[in-house]
Formats: sequence, structure tokens, C-alpha cells
Amino acid sequence: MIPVNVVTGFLGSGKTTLLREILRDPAFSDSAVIVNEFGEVGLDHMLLEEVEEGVLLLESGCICCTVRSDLQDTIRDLHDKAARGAIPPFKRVIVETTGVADPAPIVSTIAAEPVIRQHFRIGNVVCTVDGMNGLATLAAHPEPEKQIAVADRILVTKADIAEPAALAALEARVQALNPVTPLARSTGQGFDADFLFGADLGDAARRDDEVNRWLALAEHGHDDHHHHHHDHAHGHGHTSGTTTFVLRFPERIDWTAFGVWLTALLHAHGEKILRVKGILNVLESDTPVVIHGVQHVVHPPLHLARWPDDDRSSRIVFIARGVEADLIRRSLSAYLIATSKSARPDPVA
Ligand SMILES: Nc1nc2c(ncn2[C@@H]2O[C@H](COP(=O)(O)OP(=O)(O)OP(=O)(O)O)[C@@H](O)[C@H]2O)c(=O)[nH]1
Repeated sequence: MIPVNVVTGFLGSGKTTLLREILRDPAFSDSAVIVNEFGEVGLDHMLLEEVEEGVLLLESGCICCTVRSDLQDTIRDLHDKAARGAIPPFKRVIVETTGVADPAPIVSTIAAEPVIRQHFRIGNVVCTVDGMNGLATLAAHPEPEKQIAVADRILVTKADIAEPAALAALEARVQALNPVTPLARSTGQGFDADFLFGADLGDAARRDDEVNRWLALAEHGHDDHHHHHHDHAHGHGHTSGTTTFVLRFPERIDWTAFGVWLTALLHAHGEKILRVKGILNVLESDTPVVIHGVQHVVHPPLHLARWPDDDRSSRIVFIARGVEADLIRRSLSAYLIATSKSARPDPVA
């Protein structure tokens, strides 16, 4: 299965700079890149073409709203061409979105298409955040907050030119919006391509590490001295309403009942549940099941070969906007009691 990575991030935050550098890395030369741009002039495309011939430009506008089928066509086209030998084989796809795109529909576009699903899987969503203008952009525009919430990797760019205090304030804000996603800084060169695009939950060999990474972040935050809940909507004159919470249940749960509940929740409130990730102790298996989803899309559940530590409780992290943690907790609790399989879930701080 070929991973499809998505590079998102607000206008001018450094997406093209990241891609250009990544494509210079010989280990990443076997990447097919799809660039989505607004407007007539494909400037990013011209920049990218200098270094990489396998770059395709998706010309018909914004992926996220009108032309999702174009993205599907483009991915199928890449696959056909590689199969025919018309282009070199590639090991990964990277989609660069426009700065104002919502990455969630792009993820669902790839996840929903049966032909694509036979050969491709979702890789990481990498979000660039402008180290200079990030706070101002977050205050003024709705898109970056969602891009950050949905991301699997966050890259704070322009660390070479931003003020250290401003960078720290930005990172605190980003971590408050999404405490479970690892964050790195960049100076416009020397990117850790493996961290950003190599390691992801869909890769069985890297899965345990990934789960440990976000579980540790979910439970301890990025920094123990500085717990994420403190920073939420801190200063900046902007109250976002994006919250993160962890539901923990001590007893084994019925996977089928849980699956029905989660499907119903996302059907009713998907646009408010930006991200869900969880490790479940299910009745049907002695090893844990990992779930993750972006808005209305739940990826197929993944099995871990072993538990990451001695803790056998199920833990589910939600990043949500405009929905009360308590509502979700009570709903799940009621559902599990009604299906009489499990104990009441308790929230942890
Ligand atoms: N000093 C410095 N400049 C950077 C860095 N990252 C990006 N830039 C500069 O910031 C500007 C915008 O970067 P791009 O990579 O074009 O950003 P983008 O997100 O692709 O922009 P759009 O295509 O407009 O959405 C360019 O002039 C880059 O050279 C960085 O880490 N340090």
C-alpha cells in the first residue's frame, strides 16, 4: 500500500519550501507529488519542477470543495502510468494543498474511493505553521486551526528568523489546539523527512512507536511543567473553542458496540470532532485495537502486536470544536451500559 501524505498549512507558511527540500533527499526521490493551487499561475509547480519531474499540478482549483474527483482521477492516473512504465515507480504520494484548504475532505477523498483504497492508504498529514505570522494568522483566519487539529506532524517554520519568545508563544498555542501531535521546528532546510513522512500509523513496522508517541503526549502533554490545558485560549484575544480530552475506561469493551456508537457519533457530530485517536482493550482480542479518524472518516481499525505498557485501559483522545466533552462521555457511557458490556468511562485530566 502506497502512503498518501498531505502537506497542509496556511498561505506562505512554508509548504513548498518543505517539499522542495524533501525532494532533494535521495531517499525521497521516489515520491509522486500532487500540487493543488488556486489561480492561473502555477508558481509552486514551477519551483518544484526545477528539482523533480514527477510533480503533477492539479489545475482545476481547490481540492477541498469542488473537485475532489480530480484528486481521485489524478491518483488513479499516477497509478496507471507507473503500472504501464510511463513514469518511474513511486513509493509515496505527497499532496500539497492550497493554504486555505481544509485537509479533512482530502483525507476522506482518498479513504472513500474503492479503486484507490486497493493500492493507497493515508499517510501523515503534515501541517506547516508560520513561525513569524502564525499567531496573527490563527487570530484572523479559521483555516489554520483546523489544519493544526487534523495534523499528524506539525512543523513550525522560519525558526531562523522568528523571535524566540514569539516562537514559544506560538508553540504553546499550537500545542493547546492539538496536544497529541508531535511538533518540530524548521529553518527552511535540513528537514527530518523520516519523522515527517516516513513514520506513520499505517506502517505496521512503525505503528507501536507512533501509538506510544501520542499516548505519552495525550497523558503528559508536550512538557510536564506546562500542561496543555493551561494554555488553552490563552491571551491572543481569540477564543477558539477547540478542546482536547481523553476518555479512559478501565474494563474491556465490546468492539461491535463501540463501533456502532462511534459511527453514530461521527454521523451526527463529525464536523465537530476534528480528530479522534484511541487504543482499545476489546473483548474480542487480547492485543489492543487502535482507532483513528478525521471528522466523518474513521480509518479501518489497526491491531497492535502488543500493549505499549502495563496499562490495559482503553483510552480515546478527542480533539473537538463546539461540542462538550461531557456530552460525549455521557453518551458513550450510556451506550455501553445499555449494551451491558462495560463499565462507565471516566475522564482523565
Ligand atoms: N527564513 C525562512 N524563510 C522561510 C522558511 N520557510 C519558508 N520560508 C520563506 O517563506 C516564503 C513562503 O514559503 P513557501 O514555501 O512558498 O510557502 P507556501 O506555504 O508554499 O506558500 P503558498 O503556496 O502561498 O501557500 C518563501 O519566501 C520562503 O522562502 C524558513 O524556515 N525560514
